[in-house]
Amino acid sequence: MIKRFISYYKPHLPLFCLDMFCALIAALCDLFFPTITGDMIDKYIPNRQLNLMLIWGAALLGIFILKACMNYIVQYYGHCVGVRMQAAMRKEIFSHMQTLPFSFFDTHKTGAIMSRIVNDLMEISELAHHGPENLFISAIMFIGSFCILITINPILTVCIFALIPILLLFAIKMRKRMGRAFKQTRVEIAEVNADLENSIAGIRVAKAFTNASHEERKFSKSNRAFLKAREFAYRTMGEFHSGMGLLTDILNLVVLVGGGLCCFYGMITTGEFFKYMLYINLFLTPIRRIIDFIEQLQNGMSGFERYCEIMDTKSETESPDALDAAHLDGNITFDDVTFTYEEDGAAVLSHVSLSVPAGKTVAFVGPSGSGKTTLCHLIPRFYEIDDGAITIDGMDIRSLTRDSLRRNIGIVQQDVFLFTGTIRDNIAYGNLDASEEEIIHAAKLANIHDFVSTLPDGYDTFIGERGVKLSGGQKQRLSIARLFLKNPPILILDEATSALDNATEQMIQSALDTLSQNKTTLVVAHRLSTIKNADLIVVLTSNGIEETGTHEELLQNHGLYAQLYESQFKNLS
Ligand SMILES: Nc1ncnc2c1ncn2[C@@H]1O[C@H](COP(=O)(O)OP(=O)(O)OP(=O)(O)O)[C@@H](O)[C@H]1O
Repeated sequence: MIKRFISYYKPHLPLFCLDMFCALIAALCDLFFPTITGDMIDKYIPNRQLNLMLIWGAALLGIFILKACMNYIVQYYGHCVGVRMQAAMRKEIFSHMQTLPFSFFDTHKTGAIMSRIVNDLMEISELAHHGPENLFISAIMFIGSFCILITINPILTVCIFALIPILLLFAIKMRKRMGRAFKQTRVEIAEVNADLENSIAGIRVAKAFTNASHEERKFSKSNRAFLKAREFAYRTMGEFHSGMGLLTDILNLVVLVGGGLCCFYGMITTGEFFKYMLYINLFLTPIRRIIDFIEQLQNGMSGFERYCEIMDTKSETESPDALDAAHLDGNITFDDVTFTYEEDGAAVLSHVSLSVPAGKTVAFVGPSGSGKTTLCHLIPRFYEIDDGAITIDGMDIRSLTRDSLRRNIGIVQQDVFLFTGTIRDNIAYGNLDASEEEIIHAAKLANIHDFVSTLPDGYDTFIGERGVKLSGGQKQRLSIARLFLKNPPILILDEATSALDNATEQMIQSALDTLSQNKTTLVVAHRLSTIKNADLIVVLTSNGIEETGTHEELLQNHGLYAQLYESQFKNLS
């Protein structure tokens, strides 16, 4: 894991080296002050050497200014390395997410994913910057002060260093405990974010059901769990800090008493005693820095582990010799297709065989949950089939690149997703290079242009988050307009008109009729009146395809379709 983490420094190596170099100089600057102080007490003051006092004073001022400059570079460029690594990782994880299969998003909560991308990467950035710097400066100060301390009084220095393993043992033991505690806080904050995202996205439903207090209870559960995890993590941190504090204080005490005794018996001068005390503090600084480093390491590494979990999730793989299908005619065949959503789960589609000729309209009807939507989602390879084959124009869809396959397919769903932005942005999503005229033409074909013209800001109207400022029918027509721009040869209309009133339905139906001209169209419908003119109607049940035929043929069959049609007709009359 550490090796993998280090590899992210590579592109920022020059800046990182500058940061480390400046940190080294800043650390070395600190080593002068105790020596000069000792010399002042032992030599310059007793010998009344005013000149040397002033010279060394001026030299110290120079050293302090140099240290300030070095610290500025460390603070500024060091943090730059951290945030640049963070930005690169964020870009990488975002790009990787675009390649993850639908099943990943079916099983992971949006808020939890966002938590990984935002919170975890922030901690990683802190570790990336402060971690190596703390470790490096500590090493320099540790070695530097040790070398000086040993020249002042070797016996006392060896005694003090003998206490270091106790400090290290304590730190390592506590580190593991803190690591587990901080990892748990990451898991819990991801839950808080997931609950937040869910509640905010569903705020209208919550209000409609007057379930605000239920939402609060739900949220406070994850909030409490996070609080508990955080409190436990702080407890381990408190134990660690106070334990380390006590041990370093004891170390100070040993130096004070031991050094005082050495001074008392004339083994060292008063100036050397002062110098020794100051160097011991310099020597304790790296220990404090290492404590900070351990904390950053816990936070950063638990974040990095979670980052790697997503990065290691397998992307949608493409066969190396996959073809780029520039334009498909749209002859679709299902050949003995079996599909299951989850491993060891029940098959949603079992041994389904079906042929859809290019340019024809095929409608799928049947009971809820029989797999109509699933069947349509297999064509653009949103999910991979377990058995059998789906071909388009005689080519197995697995032999085509997903991008080229999906470029040839357009989907209109009942539950339209629009992006936060303007009407123009959302229509242009169908073809990012479309001109203004093409956008307006698509809007006219989708029967939405007249409505847009009545708006004060026209195509620049901001439609709110997910198009919240538009009606269901307007959203639907916008989604159709973007398909006019995309103009794919294969269309999937998944209950596109089922939730609309008659007038809107007619407006959308006429737009869809125009859109589906000369295209292979697969329609999933509950209202059978909308699919009477389909070239083929497929009745799907949980047992597979129950019957196929035209509207008239199926009515004459007196099978499931006829029953469904009669029941809907009775309900209407
Ligand atoms: N992403 C998913 N993960 C797991 N199971 C799923 C998923 N999507 C659908 N299912 C299951 O697959 C079955 C078929 O669902 P599908 O949406 O294809 O049915 P449908 O015929 O389109 O239903 P409806 O007419 O109600 O829209 C259902 O039992 C459903 O619970």
